[in-house]
Amino acid sequence: MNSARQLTAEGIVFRRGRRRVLDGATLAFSGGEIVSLLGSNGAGKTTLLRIMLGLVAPDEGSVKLDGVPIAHLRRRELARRIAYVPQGHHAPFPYLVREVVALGRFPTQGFFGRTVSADATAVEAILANLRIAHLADRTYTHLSGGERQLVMIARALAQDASLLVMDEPLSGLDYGHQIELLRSLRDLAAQGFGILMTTHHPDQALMVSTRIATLIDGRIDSDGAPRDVITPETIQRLYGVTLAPDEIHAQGLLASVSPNGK
Ligand SMILES: Nc1ncnc2c1ncn2[C@@H]1O[C@H](COP(=O)(O)OP(=O)(O)OP(=O)(O)O)[C@@H](O)[C@H]1O
Repeated sequence: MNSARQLTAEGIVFRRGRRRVLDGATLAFSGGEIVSLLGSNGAGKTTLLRIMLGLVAPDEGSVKLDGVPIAHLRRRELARRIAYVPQGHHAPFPYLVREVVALGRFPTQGFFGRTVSADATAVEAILANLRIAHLADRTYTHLSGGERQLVMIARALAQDASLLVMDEPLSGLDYGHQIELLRSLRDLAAQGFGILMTTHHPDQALMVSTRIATLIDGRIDSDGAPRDVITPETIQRLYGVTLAPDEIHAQGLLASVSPNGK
């Protein structure tokens, strides 16, 4: 694993026409952390992730990797340090799963490349780490959406990057696979990986995150300990819905409600 420790976005402004999609957003994450970014549809979560990955240039603000502006880093250098799991990936060719994951090894190869067997060993280890070794010889395009999601995470890990940026990694997964993936993310954070992910599920963010940030009106509205951030008030601010007490309970959010019954 490469040793990048912290990715920081500061004062990010991103305009589209006359609209400020992002209006001074500041967000950071480090190795060992799982930071969940919550926001309503169209709030600008994907845009902020893509800016933090250097895929889109902000109109204002800066993104730094361990204090170095990412604009100063080569794309390959960046790919060795930060891996991206985008939303819904469609492979154009029917590669085997082990081949798709091996594609992630590309940024780690030196001028003469590394041996094929070293890469094969690394791929096997990553598949085992994510408990999907049984998919290795399946055709990627024949997998379910959830299985593909896990393969995309494996490909990101194959980059050897220590910071992982994931856009709605839980979407399309059934409940069992969601829980398994959340556990895998926790294992990865315990191994020192830093994870920034977007999600539309405050309950899942609460289950796995070390920190939760909310994006409202182009800014980070709150950023802190999960149980401090996920409150009925935050849900109201984020999504414009007021949860009834039994709904709060059903969502597993009860622990975040203060004793005075707020
Ligand atoms: N390249 C672009 N051109 C025009 N508008 C854009 C562009 N990129 C993003 N936007 C707009 O910026 C806003 C934020 O989009 P973004 O995909 O970042 O939101 P999101 O929070 O990830 O949404 P969702 O939860 O629905 O995936 C949207 O209104 C979108 O239409």
